[in-house]
Formats: sequence, structure tokens, C-alpha cells
Amino acid sequence: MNDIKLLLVEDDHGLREALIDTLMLADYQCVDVASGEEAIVALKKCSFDMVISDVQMDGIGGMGLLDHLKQYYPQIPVLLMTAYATIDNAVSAIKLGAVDYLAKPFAPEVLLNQVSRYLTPKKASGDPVVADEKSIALLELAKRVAQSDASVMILGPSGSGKEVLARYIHQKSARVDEPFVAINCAAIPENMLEATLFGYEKGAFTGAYQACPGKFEQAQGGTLLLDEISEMDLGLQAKLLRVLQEREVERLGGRKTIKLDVRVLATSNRDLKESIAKGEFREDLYYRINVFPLVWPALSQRPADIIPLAKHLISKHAKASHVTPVPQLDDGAIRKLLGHRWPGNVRELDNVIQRAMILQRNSIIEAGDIIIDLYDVTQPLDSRYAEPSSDALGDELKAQEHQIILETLTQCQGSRKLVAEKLGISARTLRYKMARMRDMGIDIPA
Ligand SMILES: Nc1ncnc2c1ncn2[C@@H]1O[C@H](COP(=O)(O)OP(=O)(O)OP(=O)(O)O)[C@@H](O)[C@H]1O
Repeated sequence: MNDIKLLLVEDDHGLREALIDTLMLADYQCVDVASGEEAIVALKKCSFDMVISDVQMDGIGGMGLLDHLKQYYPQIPVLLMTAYATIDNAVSAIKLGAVDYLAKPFAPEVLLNQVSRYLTPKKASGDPVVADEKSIALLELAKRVAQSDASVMILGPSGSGKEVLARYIHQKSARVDEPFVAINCAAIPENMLEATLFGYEKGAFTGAYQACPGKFEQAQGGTLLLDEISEMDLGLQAKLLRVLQEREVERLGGRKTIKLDVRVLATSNRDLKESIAKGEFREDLYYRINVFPLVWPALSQRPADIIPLAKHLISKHAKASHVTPVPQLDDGAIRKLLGHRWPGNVRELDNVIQRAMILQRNSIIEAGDIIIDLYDVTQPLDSRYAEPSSDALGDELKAQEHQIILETLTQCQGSRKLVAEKLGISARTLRYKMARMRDMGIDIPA
């Protein structure tokens, strides 16, 4: 999940849930509230990068909230949502300081495009932490590749740090002062990916009340990361190939071609050769992007990274929540961290560290504070990068996991967001697991 935090204000419960799902699947961190008053309370508790608010709500409503934001938080961009009939209000809202408005009903890609358009990219999050020989060599190679303009394919299992490496390549390249734009091809529903990538003109489809540039245009002069490229359907792969070959893009519903100067990086946690053999990934696209392949191995295959990464994550979380002094790992905790297989890689380590930070006392993290999550044991590891499969985990554990997900869904009345939070997994992992369950014929409540 990225570091961008959004505050969503919407009094319609069903719509709020749907919007939260869309935003969380696109990797945003979200807090949702049902009124302007609740939003003001939330703003006091933590800082947000953007506020997305309905206009018509009881109490102070969206306009009252906008007023408050302009007075006390003028740096936060505000995106308003309004029914079509009240567009005039929205236009005056823009005059009052909202960055833009969305006329309901709108397609999710319109929301995602607008959100990404007005967010100031976060500062570089620092170089990847590496200590293992394999990782040091990989980083060295990445630095050299960064100097060229070659397309790079970053492979490795889920949570291994592929996006971190992609950002590093951008930071070490001549394009460093230009935009770095990332799009997660798995997180955006298939029918919206095209509009998100290539942009659209006004009227191209329902909800396209105004033209919007796509990710390629937003990345102009810089780098575009196509995260989980193998999740793109074949039709779109063909269109992407054309854009890459011709170095120009045409917005949906548009007739003008726009010349592109964009370096493309892509990631995948699949064995792409296998996807090609199965007819799921185009071979020509593979060769176009895979000019330089880089592979982040599973964390278990670079064990010397585990403790430096754990220490880095402890400092990061301590800083974010103003915990001083920074907690230290004792020997028992170190042994426990080194003894685990980390099927969820660095993301799993991050979850475990976050839990340990809550449990620790007197600034010492002990073995008992290291709670390894059994749900993560069946994390979707690609066969090629996975450790030899552990049969012991077997079907029973999978069945238990399915049961837990179903029960939690019922407890949370179907809210994907709450389920992901409760189980300590990302919304994307939950979506992946539910998709697998559906493939197996398991009925998942809507
Ligand atoms: N070497 C590293 N140094 C610092 N942080 C790291 C490193 N590797 C991974 N992380 C952290 O671990 C988390 C997962 O990393 P990232 O999102 O890059 O993985 P990924 O391989 O792209 O995952 P996915 O395939 O699921 O998208 C992030 O929070 C990232 O900041």
C-alpha cells in the first residue's frame, strides 16, 4: 500500500463502501466518515493528503467542510462529489477552492484519475535496504540500468520489493526531476484500465464529464511503472504494445495523437514465460518490455536482508508514530525472525513488525512480540520464485483460511476494507484470495 492517505466524506453508506473499495484496491490508505462534522474530528487526529467529499449532507455539508478546510488546512486538496443536477454548486465550489468536482454517477476510473491528478507525489522514500550479497549485486545492477533509457522488467514474488526497486531506478536515472507515475494493473478493474492508462476526452463514456489525461501523459518526460503488468487482458496488451512501439498515445474518444517521452518499467510476480506458453501474455510485448530483466528473489533466499530490513521498518514506524526511543530487537526476537520462511516477503515482515511495535514494552522487542501470521502462509507465491512447496501446510490450512475469510466477511457485513484490516492483509491480497476462492467454486457473499 502506498503512503497516500485520503479522507472520504459521504453520507450514503453503500456508495461510501463502493468508493472505499475502489480507492483501497488502487492502494490508497483511506479513512471514511459520514458527515462534515466527523471529517473535522478525523482531520484533528491525523494528516491527510486529500479530502474527497460529498456536497449534499446534513449539518455543515460539503460546502461547510470546504470552508473549514480552506481556513485551517489550505494545503489539502479537496475534491467534491455532487449530483449532476447541482453542478452549478460544484462550479462555484471550485471558485471557493475545491480542486475539482465529480458529477455523480461517475465510473471508478474517473475517481482514480482525479485523485491521482491532484496529489503531490511523496518525496522519495529512500534507497532500498540491502545487506545480502544477492541484493547488493541487484541494486548495483539496477543503478547501472537506471542510467540507460531501456525498459526494465522487475520480477519477483509478491511483497519482495519490486515497486521499491522501480522507484530506485527512477531516482538514479536522468529523469529524476520528472514525474514517476505508477499504475497497478491488478488493482484497476479491466474495463477501466484502458481509460486510466491512455486518458479520455469529454463524453467518451458515462461519467466522463470532462477530459482527463491518462497515466502515460501524466508521466511525460519521466517514468511510468506498470505494476503487475501480467494482469492486463490480451486486448489491452495489444494496445499497449502499439503505444510503446509508436511512442504516441490517443485518448479514448479523441482523435489527436500525443507524442510520448516516457520510460516504461513493469513488474510481475508471475513466470511470464509460462504465461506466454498459456497464451495469457503476448510474446512481442514481453520482448518489448523485458529489455532488461531484474529479479528480486524471495526474502528467504536473501536471509542477510531480514534483520536490516526489520530494523529499518522499526525505525520507520517509530518515526511515523513518534515513538522514542526506537525499540530494539533482542536475541530471541532476532532468532525468531531469522527462523521464519516469510512467504509474504517484506510486506509480511512489515506486518509482523507493526504488530511487534504495539506489543513491545520498555523499547525492547522480544520473541513473544513477534507474532507470525498463519494467514500469510498461503500467500500467492509464484511457483518459479517460491520456496520448495511446503506440503505440510496442505489443504487443511487453506480450508481454514477460507473459513476465516468467510466468517470475517459475515462479521464485517461484507466490508472488504474492514476484513482486510481485521486480518492484517492488504486489500489487494484479500481480493486475490477471494478471486482464488471464487475460482474454486466457493460462494462469496456480495
Ligand atoms: N529493500 C527494501 N527496503 C525497504 N523497504 C522495502 C524493501 N523491500 C520492500 N520494502 C517494503 O515492503 C513493502 C512491499 O514492497 P513492494 O510494494 O515494493 O513489493 P512488491 O514486490 O512490489 O509487491 P507486489 O508484487 O505485491 O506489488 C513496501 O512497504 C516496501 O516499502
